[in-house]
Amino acid sequence: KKTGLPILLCPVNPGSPLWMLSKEVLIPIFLRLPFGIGDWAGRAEVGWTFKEKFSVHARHGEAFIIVSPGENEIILANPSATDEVMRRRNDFIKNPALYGMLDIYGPNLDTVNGKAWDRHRKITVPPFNEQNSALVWRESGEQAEQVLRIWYGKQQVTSTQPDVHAVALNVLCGAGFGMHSSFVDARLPQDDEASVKEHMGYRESLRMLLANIVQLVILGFLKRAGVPNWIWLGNMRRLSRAYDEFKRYMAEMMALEKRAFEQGDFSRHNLMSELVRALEQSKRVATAGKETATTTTPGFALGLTDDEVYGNLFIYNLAGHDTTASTLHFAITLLAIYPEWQEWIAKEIDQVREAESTGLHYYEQTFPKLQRCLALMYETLRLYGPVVMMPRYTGDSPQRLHIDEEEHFVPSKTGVTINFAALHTHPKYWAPDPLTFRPSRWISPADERGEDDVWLQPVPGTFVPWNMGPRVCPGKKFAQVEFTRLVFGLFADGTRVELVQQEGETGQAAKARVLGVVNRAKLEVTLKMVDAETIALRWVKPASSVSPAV
Ligand code: HEM
Repeated sequence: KKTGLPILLCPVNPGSPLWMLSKEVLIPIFLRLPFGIGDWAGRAEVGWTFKEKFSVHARHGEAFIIVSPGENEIILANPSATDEVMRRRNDFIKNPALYGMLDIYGPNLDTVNGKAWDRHRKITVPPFNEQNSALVWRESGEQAEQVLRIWYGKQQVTSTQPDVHAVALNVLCGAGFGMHSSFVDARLPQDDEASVKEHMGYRESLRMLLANIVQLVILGFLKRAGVPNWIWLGNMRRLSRAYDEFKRYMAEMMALEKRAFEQGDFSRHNLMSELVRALEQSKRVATAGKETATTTTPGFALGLTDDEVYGNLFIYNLAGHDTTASTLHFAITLLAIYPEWQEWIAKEIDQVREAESTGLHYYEQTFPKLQRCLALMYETLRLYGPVVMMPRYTGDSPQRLHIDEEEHFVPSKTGVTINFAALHTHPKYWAPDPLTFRPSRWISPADERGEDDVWLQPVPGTFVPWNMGPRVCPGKKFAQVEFTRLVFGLFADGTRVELVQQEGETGQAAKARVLGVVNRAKLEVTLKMVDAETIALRWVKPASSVSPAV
């Protein structure tokens, strides 16, 4: 009550294991109860904000508090309060109990707070610079060419989701870790059971880890506590193998980088090389003190411990490909539903290509010209961004928070969650059509006087897919360059993507069906379409075009 905010009651603790195990069955039952008495159930699972968008705030205001037998949680869809929470990173921290679950191989940039965060950020973020963006551009260009060849060769493509994930992982490995791989040879044949049994592979082990994140949290915890492998049965045994194999791959990549380092190749400035340097630094500290380096070792201000290196490699693997891949997957599907937006981006792509007589498209010159491709990304992120809510926590100290002109008391041990999905569809800021997918809203066309196109500047705090303030996503530019380069490659020279209709289905019915799949997306680490393989796409090109131009 002291917060002065409207109170919404929730009779269960959304974080309790019992509720987590039974919610799939129980939520639909509660939601069918009369007079809205079971409405609370719609807000009792992670990711609920995607479905509700601004609707709960329309009834209860831009800020309200959900009071449950677990910890209470303030839900915010107020732009200036969002800005304040994001800026005050030491007052509104990441809840160690929640984010600690992502310490699967060890603490990392995404999960730590305070001084440890400064250290992780200082080491892992510098490689994501303009030089790196040029590399992202080149890697993405190659991947676009290769995946398009495969898609063209098929009557219909039902594997868009795993394919774009493969593409994004390859771009990350190439530009982030210095490990170039082609889409084709790195692709694991999904039906080749024998090879899967014998050797899980980098991609398959990562896919398996991400698809079983809840079990993985428990497994990672027990493994780090020293529980032996023979104890696991069934799916947990396979997951345990994926856990070990993925760690082995990370170690191999580190070893390769270390060898290059020892052979005097100091020209490498990717994430992997920075992590190798950080590990060396911590070893030097340890040797000087004749002890194992730990975060409490005196002088340990620059390095990372072994666990922290693996923790960061894992989180960058996860955050660095799953997010961009999901965004691209939604964008391609939405373009297939709304071909008019394909024509819109294709006009820009054709113009940019025609203007360059050499046929070579370098990052520095071409990326800034692809405003419509970037607008496509922004609009996809606004409505279908991979992160739909952002939890913060007051920890041991109560805080004061301004919501517009009013100051509110926020007790200790209270969650403060920024509702991205609501902010991104707030009717006051996205009028007149907050729920409509309309990429052109991001660009006002040049006026008759020949002024340049004007990029929309949303009110601060109303468009935050990459977060804002000190903990803004370090991969923001990486993702933008990757997305635009892939789209630039995929929709060149008249290439288009179409929905494949089911037998007896009209074009309109196919659109409605696929839009249904898009809007039933769920949070599985990031926002993902469930049953994505039911969507069949066909890639077509004009008969005159010989091979895909990228
Ligand atoms: C469309 C693509 C992406 C979106 C929408 C996105 C979104 C976000 C968001 C919302 C956060 C804040 C998370 C939090 O505070 O809990 C974040 C953090 C982070 N992202 Fe991204 N991200 C994207 C791509 C990437 C890429 C490509 C990388 C790496 C190459 C990356 C690495 C990270 C890391 C390491 C953090 C933690 C930063 C910190 O806490 O200081 N992300 N991202």
